[in-house]
Order: sequence, then structure tokens, then C-alpha cells
Amino acid sequence: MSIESPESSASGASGGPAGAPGRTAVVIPAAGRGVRLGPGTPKALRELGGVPMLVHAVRATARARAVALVVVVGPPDGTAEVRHLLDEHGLEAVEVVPGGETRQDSVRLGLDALPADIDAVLVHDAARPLVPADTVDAVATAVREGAPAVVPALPVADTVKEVEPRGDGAAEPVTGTPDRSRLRAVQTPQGFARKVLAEAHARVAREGEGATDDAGMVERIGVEVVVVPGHEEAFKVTRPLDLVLAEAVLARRRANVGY
Ligand SMILES: Nc1ccn([C@@H]2O[C@H](COP(=O)(O)OP(=O)(O)OP(=O)(O)O)[C@@H](O)[C@H]2O)c(=O)n1
Ligand SMILES: C[C@](O)(CO)[C@H](O)COP(=O)(O)O
Repeated sequence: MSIESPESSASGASGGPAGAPGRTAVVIPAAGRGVRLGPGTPKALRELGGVPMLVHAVRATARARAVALVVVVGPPDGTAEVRHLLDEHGLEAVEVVPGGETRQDSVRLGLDALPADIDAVLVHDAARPLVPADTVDAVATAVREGAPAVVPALPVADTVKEVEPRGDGAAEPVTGTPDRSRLRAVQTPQGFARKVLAEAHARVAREGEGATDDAGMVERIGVEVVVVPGHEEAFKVTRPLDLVLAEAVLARRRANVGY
């Protein structure tokens, strides 16, 4: 869809899971503080190449052909600021709702705000501003073709150890080395049949458990999650060095294609 054009934002019919009629929405949780990035403006509103990370993330997902609607979940005390910022960037068609204490709460609040005819949902971190449109398309297509849950992921480059965590700063004993060939680092957008994601969120909330990603919740209700190729540029801006990398990637894109 072209989220910046009112005419096309009214269409966006995408076909839903298993080819059923319906539309695909993107929910963008953007209510985090960005503690690991350091003090200052909430992470989603920090600028990358002079444009807020959230605006990059909205544009990156809205570029996907299947996407009919984008809902941003903003900081509970900052939705007016987010609304203003999106309007300033010509993104009036994007909806904004207040988020919650955790990412999981924010995603659930975004899901609750979706209209009834949405039957497929992509959940994308505002903190992954440079996801390529092809990655978004690959996830959306897999869901539309019938997969109930889809995640983009990359093979892990480092060797990963399991440890016995120690809170006291003492050296942590290693308890195992998982077979790296079976590990994947998971990104967003993660795509779901709406019913599946809603059921997973309801169950996890009821049982009082937490999960660091949406697919993890879906796994717990026994629904298969499949992986499509992720992309190196879909990395999450988490720590200060990630911001340096993101600026460099964006500068290279702008130099190459006038992005
Ligand atoms: N209560 C929360 C917490 C996180 N998020 C969003 O979830 C995504 C996950 O990225 P993450 O790096 O965990 O963001 P923060 O929680 O902001 O980071 P930190 O843990 O460093 O504070 C971000 O887009 C963030 O805004 C959210 O919508 N609501
Ligand atoms: C959803 C996610 O981006 C997938 O890698 C990740 O799990 C978010 O984790 P965070 O601890 O909220 O950064």
C-alpha cells in the first residue's frame, strides 16, 4: 500500500490466510523506552538520518503490497506526540493507540484496535527501522498463502553457550553448547493469522507468562511456526553501536539509490 496516499490506503485488499478474503494489518509496537540505548528521547522517536526510527519502520512495512492498514502502539503518555510526528511525515492514515508496560502488552493493545475484516497481522518492532520491503513481503505472502505463523530469521554467527546465570557478578558456569546449525536469530515482522495470534496472546496473558516474541506465544499454544529468510539490515537497534550501524546502512542506501 502507499500509506502516504489517502486514495490507495482505502484499498489494500490483500487476501487473508489460505487465500480467504480479508485484509492484512501491521501492528508496530513503539511504546518502549529504549533503556539499553541510553537516556533520552524514547527509542522509537530517535532520529536516523534526520527521520524518526518509527517513521522509517512505518514506511518500510507500508511499502509491502499486502499491507492495508498500519497501527502504531505508542508510549501511553506520548500518543499525541506520536500522532503529531506521523502527521508531520505525511502518515495521517496510520492509526495510533496507547501501549502498555511490556512489549507483549503493547502488541495485545494493538491487536485489540484492529477492525473486524483484518484476518492477517504482521507485528514489527519500531526498533527495526531498516527492514527491507522484500522481507516484509516474504512474511506477508507466507501468511496469506496459509501459514498460521511466520518469522524471518538468520543463521547465528557466534557460537552460543547456555550458562547458569549469576546475579552477583561472579563468573557464570557454562552448562551447554547448543548445536549452532539448528539455531536461528529471529527478527520482525512476524506474521500470523489473526485468530492464532489473538488466541496466543489471550492464553499467555491468562496464564501470566511472558515471552520475548509473538511467535514464542504461538508455539506455546501448539501451532507450528515456520521460518523464512531474514535480512541483515532488519537488525534491531538495541544498543548505541546499533545506532552507528543503522546510520551507516542508511547513508549507503541513500548514496546508492536516493532512498
Ligand atoms: N512496553 C513496551 C516495550 C517495548 N515496546 C516496543 O517493542 C519493540 C522491541 O524492541 P526493544 O529493543 O525491546 O525496545 P525497548 O523495550 O524500548 O528497549 P529496552 O528493553 O532497551 O528498554 C520496540 O519497538 C519497543 O518500542 C513496546 O511497544 N512497549
Ligand atoms: C521480537 C524480537 O525483536 C525478535 O527478535 C525480540 O524478541 C524483542 O526482544 P526485546 O527484548 O523486546 O528486544
